[in-house]
Amino acid sequence: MDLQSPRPVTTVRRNPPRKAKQASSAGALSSSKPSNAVTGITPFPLDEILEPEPLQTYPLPNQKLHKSNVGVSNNLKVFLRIRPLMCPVSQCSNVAGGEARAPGRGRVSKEGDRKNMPCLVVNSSSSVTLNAPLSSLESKRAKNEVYDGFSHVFPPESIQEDIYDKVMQPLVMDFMEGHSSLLVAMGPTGSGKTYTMFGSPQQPGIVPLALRQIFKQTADNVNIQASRTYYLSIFEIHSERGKVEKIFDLLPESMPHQQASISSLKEVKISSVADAEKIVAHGIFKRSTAPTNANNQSSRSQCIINVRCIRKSDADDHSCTNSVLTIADLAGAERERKTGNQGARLLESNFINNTSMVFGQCLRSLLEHQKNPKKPIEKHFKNSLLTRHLQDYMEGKKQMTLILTVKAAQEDYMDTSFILRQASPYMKIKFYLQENNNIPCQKRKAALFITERTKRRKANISEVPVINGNDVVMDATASSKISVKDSAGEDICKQGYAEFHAEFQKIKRSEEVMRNFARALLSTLKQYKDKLKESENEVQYLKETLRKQSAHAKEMEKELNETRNIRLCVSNPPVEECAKALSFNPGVSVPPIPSDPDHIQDTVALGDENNYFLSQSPETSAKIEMGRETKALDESLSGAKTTGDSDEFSLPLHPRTLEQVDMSAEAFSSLPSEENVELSYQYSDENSESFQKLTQSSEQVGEMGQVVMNFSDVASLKGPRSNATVDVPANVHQFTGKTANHSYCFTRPTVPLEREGCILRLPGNEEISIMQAEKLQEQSGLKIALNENVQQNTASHSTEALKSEEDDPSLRPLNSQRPKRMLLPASTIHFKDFNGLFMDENAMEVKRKKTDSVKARSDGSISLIRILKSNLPR
Ligand SMILES: Nc1ncnc2c1ncn2[C@@H]1O[C@H](COP(=O)(O)OP(=O)(O)OP(=O)(O)O)[C@@H](O)[C@H]1O
Repeated sequence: MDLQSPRPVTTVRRNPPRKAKQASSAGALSSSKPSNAVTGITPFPLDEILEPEPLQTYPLPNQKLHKSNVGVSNNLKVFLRIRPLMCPVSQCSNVAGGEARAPGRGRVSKEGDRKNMPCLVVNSSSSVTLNAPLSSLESKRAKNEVYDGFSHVFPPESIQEDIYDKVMQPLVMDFMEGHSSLLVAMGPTGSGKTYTMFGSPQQPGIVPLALRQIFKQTADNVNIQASRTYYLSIFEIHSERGKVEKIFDLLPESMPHQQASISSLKEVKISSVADAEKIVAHGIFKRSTAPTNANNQSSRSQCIINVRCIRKSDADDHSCTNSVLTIADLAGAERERKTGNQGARLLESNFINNTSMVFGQCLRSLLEHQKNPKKPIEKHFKNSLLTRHLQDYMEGKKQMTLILTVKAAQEDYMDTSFILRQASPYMKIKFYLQENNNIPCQKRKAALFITERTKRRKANISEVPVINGNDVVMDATASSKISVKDSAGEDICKQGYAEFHAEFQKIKRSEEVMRNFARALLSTLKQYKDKLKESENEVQYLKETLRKQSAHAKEMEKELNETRNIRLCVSNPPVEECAKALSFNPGVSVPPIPSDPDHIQDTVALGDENNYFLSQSPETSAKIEMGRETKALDESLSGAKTTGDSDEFSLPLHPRTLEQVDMSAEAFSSLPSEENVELSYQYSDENSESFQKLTQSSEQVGEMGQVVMNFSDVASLKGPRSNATVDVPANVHQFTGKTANHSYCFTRPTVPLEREGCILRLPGNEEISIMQAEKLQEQSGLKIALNENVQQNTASHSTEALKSEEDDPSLRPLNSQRPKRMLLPASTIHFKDFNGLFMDENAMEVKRKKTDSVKARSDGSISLIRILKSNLPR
């Protein structure tokens, strides 16, 4: 295959650079708030609640904190160092920030050199591209991958000082400030972990360079020199033949062990760089190594170096702080095929890989826990001595840095890919740097101290720490009592104080969160309560309005029903009424009444043809009976007025008579019984010329013909309403009444009269139909008036009407319920004003001559004429 041919570009991006977040989680919450959120209520301040003022750290009396890191959450730093290739091609490989050199270029021409072709290309100081071998690409078993987000990528040309400056120096600074830190070198076997950590005499690695800086800083400052003591421990965790793993101390046996921090681990005090380097060199020498196919001097154990600094307080000789700088050189992951290990070496290989796996599991669990705090951190650290020793780091309590070492040759593609894939997610792990002065042995002492203090507290010893504002102040007397100095000069009391202080800060923060939450909840609830009140008031108002509306609607409905009843009565009058009316009213027909109920009250049209007799008698002075009280209407009627044509409207004119209207029913029933009723009614009368006030015109005789009626208020009575019965003249058409709170209107049903079939019985027992009378009147041009002796044959008409009603259902009233009004018998109509039939004979003669086609008179009409003639005044 042609090496020059371009590779297929299939690149997978891992850990792409993070983009700035547009909005915080709280912002996202608020933006996704429901659309039906109540207006006027502020969104719940989740961000404020969850992010109270940043956790404050309270420096110990003599402790200066590294302000740049303390209290700030830092991502786990992951550095990548690419070991140079041994072949000359490595000399030509790209450098940081430079262009990736196309594989196959340069002096590679032989098939044997292909394995040394670089598979890793540096894109930038934080990104690399891992190119899969051509065979894998072609078979689509692998893709080119871009790994991004490294704290720094060290190209093959990088020297030890570069690594130290970027990787180790910040940790050393933190260490000198009193913070514990861990640096772990990870990578496949032979990738240069040990070289990076320890280097060579010519190229010293991170450990010697760190020791030099520590002692240099100490030597430069007299105060530091006087107050600090350094201890060094170096040991390896090894598993012989893959069995139980053990800790082997790598300190020189000749040196006196100063302190046993944990069982089987010893420390030696170091006071100079030379001492320290000698111990480290001895440890490296003692470390178990073995040649493999991948590395001539392959490490077979995990090597750990601890440098501990004890710093005495400036103010108090008995107090001190601890910080530990830990450097771990892990044994490289090995693949059996590559190392060619067998037997014991293979078992060691399994142990090494297992430890690397547990280490990875711990970090993954930590990462998952940080992504989802509900997910607990798995206790993977218990599965190996290494992770158990580094438990605080595995749980994210202390600061840690990783340096990955890889080989960039094609043949190392699998190892490189494995370590990059494994370690690249670790970049997302966060560490929250806190004051850190407790190593495991101190913890135990602090625990002892706390137990002891609890016992003493139970014994009522006044040593309870006093919470003063944001700080914790120990009772001075109590402090002096419990200040116990251990053999190494550590002040256990101070350690306990630090422990307690850290706990106190935690509790304080959660308390602050809860307080914020309660405050926000209260405020939101108040807002909702106000809104609820407003809504309730609104509902109340609407209910009230609805109630009024429904009452009004009921009233309207009642009025409508009444109006309908009236209409029905008009269209289907009771037979008795017809009969009664016919007995005195021979020529009235009722015109249709407008369907609009409003109109019914105001206007009723009267047909042009309506001819009727008008009678007016003294009895038309109506009486209004209200309970026991009876009042003559005459007084009230005296105020009646005629308004001429201005308010004119037409009404069917009925003979004036007394009618009783039961006021307790109908329109008055809805009135409060005890309420005073001011009653007034309207009446109608004939044309203005003949109209007289009722009280004054009792002797007047109305004229026949079309009448334009006027109305006005004629009565106004006040009194309690109780079984009110009103006797009113028949021409009173409408009652209106009002009380303090109500007004009402009662319209009298009009009485339809029919002409057909009505027979008038004349004096001398002669009968004449209305039609005949009309015709006679029309032909003769005489005005006809009936006197009171005129009787009618109502029986026959009533029988006929009843029969017709039975036969024809349409004639029956639609509402079976009759209106509660009582008409007096027709006999009460006063015909005494009708003195007889007046016939103008001359006019009749003229008329007879003019109309040749006049029909022959019937016997009835002849006899009527005879009677009339006999009655003519002499
Ligand atoms: N950056 C480098 N420059 C020059 N030589 C290096 C570099 N890195 C590693 N080497 C050399 O590579 C060889 C293997 O390195 P080293 O022993 O440090 O690998 P390792 O990762 O520790 O392997 P193991 O895990 O098997 O112990 C050593 O001879 C070392 O000198």
